[in-house]
Amino acid sequence: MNEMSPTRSEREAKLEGMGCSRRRTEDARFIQGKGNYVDDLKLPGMLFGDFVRSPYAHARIKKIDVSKAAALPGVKAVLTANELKPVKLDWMPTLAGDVQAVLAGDKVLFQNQEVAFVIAEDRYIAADAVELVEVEYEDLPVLVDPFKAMDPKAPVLREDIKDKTEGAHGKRKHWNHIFTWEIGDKAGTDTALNSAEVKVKELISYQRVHPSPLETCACVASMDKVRGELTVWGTFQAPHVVRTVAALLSGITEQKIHVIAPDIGGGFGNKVGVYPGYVCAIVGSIVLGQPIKWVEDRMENLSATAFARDYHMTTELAATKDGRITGLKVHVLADHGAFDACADPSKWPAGFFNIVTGSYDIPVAHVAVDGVYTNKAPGGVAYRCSFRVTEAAYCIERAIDVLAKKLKMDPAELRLKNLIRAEQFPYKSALGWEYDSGNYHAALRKAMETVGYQKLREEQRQKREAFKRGETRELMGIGVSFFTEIVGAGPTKNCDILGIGMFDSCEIRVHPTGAVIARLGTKSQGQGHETTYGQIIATELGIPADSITVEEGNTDTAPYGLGTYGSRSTPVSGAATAMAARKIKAKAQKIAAHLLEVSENDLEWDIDGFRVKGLPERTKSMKEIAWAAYNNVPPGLEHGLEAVNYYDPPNMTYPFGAYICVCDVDADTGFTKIRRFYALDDCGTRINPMIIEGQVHGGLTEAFGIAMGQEIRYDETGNVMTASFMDYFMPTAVETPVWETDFTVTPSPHHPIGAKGVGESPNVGGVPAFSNAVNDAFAHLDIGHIQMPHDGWRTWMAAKQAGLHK
Ligand code: PCD
Ligand SMILES: [Cu+]
Repeated sequence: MNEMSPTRSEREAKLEGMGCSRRRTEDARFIQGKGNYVDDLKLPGMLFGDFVRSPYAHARIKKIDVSKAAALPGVKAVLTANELKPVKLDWMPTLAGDVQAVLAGDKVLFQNQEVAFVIAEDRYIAADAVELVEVEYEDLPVLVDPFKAMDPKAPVLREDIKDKTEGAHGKRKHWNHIFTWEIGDKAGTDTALNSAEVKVKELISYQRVHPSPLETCACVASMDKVRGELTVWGTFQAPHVVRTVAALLSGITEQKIHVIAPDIGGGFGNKVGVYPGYVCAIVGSIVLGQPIKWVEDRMENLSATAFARDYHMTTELAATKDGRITGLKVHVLADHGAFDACADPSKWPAGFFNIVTGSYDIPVAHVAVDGVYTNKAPGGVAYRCSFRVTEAAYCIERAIDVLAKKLKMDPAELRLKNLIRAEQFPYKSALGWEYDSGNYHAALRKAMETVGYQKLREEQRQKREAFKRGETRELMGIGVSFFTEIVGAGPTKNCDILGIGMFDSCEIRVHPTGAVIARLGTKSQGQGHETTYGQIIATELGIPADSITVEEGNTDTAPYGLGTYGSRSTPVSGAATAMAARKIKAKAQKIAAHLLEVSENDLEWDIDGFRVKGLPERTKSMKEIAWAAYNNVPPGLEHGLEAVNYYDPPNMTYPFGAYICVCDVDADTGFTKIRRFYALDDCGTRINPMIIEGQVHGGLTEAFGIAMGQEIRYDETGNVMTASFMDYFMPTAVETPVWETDFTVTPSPHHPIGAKGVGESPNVGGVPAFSNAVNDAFAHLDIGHIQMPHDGWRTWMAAKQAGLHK
């Protein structure tokens, strides 16, 4: 080698592969305002759709008069359920096996439900026309409290299914009951509870919240009547699924439907489902033969498209006197709103809630979930938490603290005592999951050491003394949370959406010059996929990430995939990417052997090409091999260098983390100041440390929002009280604490590159850390569990209940 040739580490650095904090390639357009979002799309002759929505939460529709609206100049059509009926689109199937009214026909079931769709030349005319539609309602008794849903006298909400005793997930017990989902050993758990030395029982509620991404939901539907083809641009986290649903509903053959998800301004689960706006825009375009745009406003987004949580978890833990947990029992009352439109894999009506044994070695457990209808918006999405995982983590992490208080044990100590030990992995949980890998004790100990846990406890003790002496009005709280996430849905043997297995895909083409285009079935909404998938390919193929273009979201070009949510992109498509790259590499090895005139087995991989074993100067770089793939392949081998992989993961991945939050509560105002927040995450092999840090910052900020103030609240007549950012807490840079991040690395043994997901972890682990901190501030006082969100008012009430106000 001459002295000018790059060293091995220079060659490696040039790739910007896995482990590199490579700058996000997509940001070049985002920070210049050159992103291309749905609302940027302008087509010739494009019309605008807008909804007439119900002011009532529960009412019979007596009459709809659209004549004045239709007569307004510029209005092209007004759709009601009557117009949708002949094409059988007044109702649509939901992801959860229920049906949902596209436009309300006989009655409305939640405030702001879609009643009519006005199509006009511009959005101002459409908005004016909405005001001119006259709807006569007769109000009905409203059901808001899920605990009253199954009362014998509760109003019948879903008249369309009131006599059905079977739902999509088994027997129904009541006209407002959706399903019961049960798992675990009931008798064994009851025995553990009955014979326990110590028991705790608490109703732990996780309030209804909303993902509220910066960009609301939107679409443009364009029917080309001549070619018989439909194109739909939309804010879709799962574009292929949208195309399949559109084909099934419209009868247009699937290849004639083009679904395109352009840049998306945040999804957070809100953009997984199918909404009436999409259906109405598509129908309108088919009828009028013109493109139709529909864009939600903020109030519509907060009050009508998918909410998250609304889980009410009655939780019991059994333990020995010295703090060994011997059993866990949870009953969940799940408020699903007016239609069961939960976004979960088909066979999992309560998502992966059975991860509720958390990070602990609990010998026996039982979970039962009852889903009920209420007069609230439908939905139930994984707002940054896989499927019901954040609810499960909140449930067990709060319960552990409740138990610690009863045992008078330190909550971190109690966790260390019960965490699954490193040598127990792969670990089979009492509720059926096989955790792939973990080193929990190392993570929690590192967290405790880094924050100086013992010192903080000592400071807290002193501060409590000082409070008693009247020297301070602040209560200090320390919140510990240790979470295990379950992400990467999922093995097709038990995970599907509408019958389509939850594999995912990647197609890679290496061009003659060694440049690459890769296409995937997932869809970034801000996560940085264009950057990170390129890094996986760079390392696998020895091609600089800068020569790799990553494309997602166009169903015409991307291989079929189930989309991005549940932190599944890395566990599933990330694996598909590595596997597709390895197919290419195997072919490249044959070509290299041909070029070097040696046997394939005489070659070994070296950063960016193959070299002959024992003769390191005889090499062929991937760039040279790529060129040869198009003009000099060994006899019998096809030309070209490309591969596709559809990856069916053998198991989920189980990222985990240890979070510690320190707060100071002002007893007189109820205001809680987050003094410190430390987050240690383990997501296995790290692809891009900077992006991971960004993901953790974002997820913690959302967790902060949820724990400290967010709630979609209804009054007793079903009015949404929090349908704008005036009322729904949206943390800005002003309120958001400073985050300290850290990590350990425990690779997933079954994933080709050992990576686990991370995007959701900070929300899953963050919420209980905040909530435990606020509760911990009052732990020395005799008040029970304080419900979220911990806004000033609730916290002030807690202080009052504790007798701290004079
Ligand atoms: N180990 C590892 C892992 C991971 N990573 C990175 O990180 C990220 C993420 O990832 P993941 O975890 O796999 O995830 P994904 O699938 O991609 O995504 C999803 C998520 O993501 C998160 N994040 C975010 N970000 C943003 N910006 N935006 C948004 O929207 C969002 N969302 C959220 C959510 S909610 Mo769901 O939907 O609820 O279910 S789910 C979710 C990407 O980029 C990747 O590559 C790395 O690096 N490494
Ligand atoms: Cu969830």
